[in-house]
Amino acid sequence: MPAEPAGALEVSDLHAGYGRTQILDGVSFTIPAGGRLALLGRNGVGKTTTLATLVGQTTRHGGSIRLGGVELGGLSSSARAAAGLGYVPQTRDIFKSLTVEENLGAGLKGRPRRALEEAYELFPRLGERRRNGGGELSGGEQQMLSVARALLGRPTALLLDEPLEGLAPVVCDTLMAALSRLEMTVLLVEQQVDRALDFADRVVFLDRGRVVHSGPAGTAKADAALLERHLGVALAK
Ligand SMILES: Nc1ncnc2c1ncn2[C@@H]1O[C@H](COP(=O)(O)OP(=O)(O)OP(=O)(O)O)[C@@H](O)[C@H]1O
Repeated sequence: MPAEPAGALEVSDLHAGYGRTQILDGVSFTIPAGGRLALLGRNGVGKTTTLATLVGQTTRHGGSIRLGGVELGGLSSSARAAAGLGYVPQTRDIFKSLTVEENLGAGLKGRPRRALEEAYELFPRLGERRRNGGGELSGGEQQMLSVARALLGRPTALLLDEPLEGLAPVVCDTLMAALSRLEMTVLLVEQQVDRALDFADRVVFLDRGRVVHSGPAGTAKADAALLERHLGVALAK
């Protein structure tokens, strides 16, 4: 039996990239079960590659990925999902030709159809649009659908890649409020640094495929010099 609680995510000395090209150069971080980590950094430093590596969509050259004490590194993407890893990619991979309800059905993974109500409780807007095609949804609704579908698989850890991209501020508020109600481990990549740091309890900054800082999110948010150094931005006060 694994000694770690379900949802504890331990990433250790991860080296990975695309084919022979190495992008991640020894990335390590730990998220305790139920913890929330923001993974931040400038464009192109390897944030998306980190998430893609955790779900098995890149070439891993070395290092380990443990979820609830179980090593995922050698498993297929679908086996990692079955082990509890949920993933909402930047591309919002919904089926545009299927209805909202059909899209959600694809996330049930054998659970009874009544479980769909969980999605409609989290995002009432999806309930109102359950008969609409995925391609008819606004950007915000598509993102809600993508998140809701991942959650229906009952992951113990959820990986979110820039969920707020392209969304109006009021839609960002709705989505972040829903995410804040989740009780699971969350790894969040997000360009809206202030929102990410408000959501997370800890933060890791990446630069050129390496972890260059990790610490409490609240401390980072108050440290303008740190943010400037690792992101090249100063948060508006
Ligand atoms: N499919 C791919 N094949 C080869 N190289 C890739 C591929 N995807 C990304 N890269 C390269 O990997 C590096 C890291 O990219 P990645 O998308 O992980 O960065 P990121 O930190 O998520 O950036 P952004 O904030 O712009 O999304 C970049 O140099 C990028 O060009």
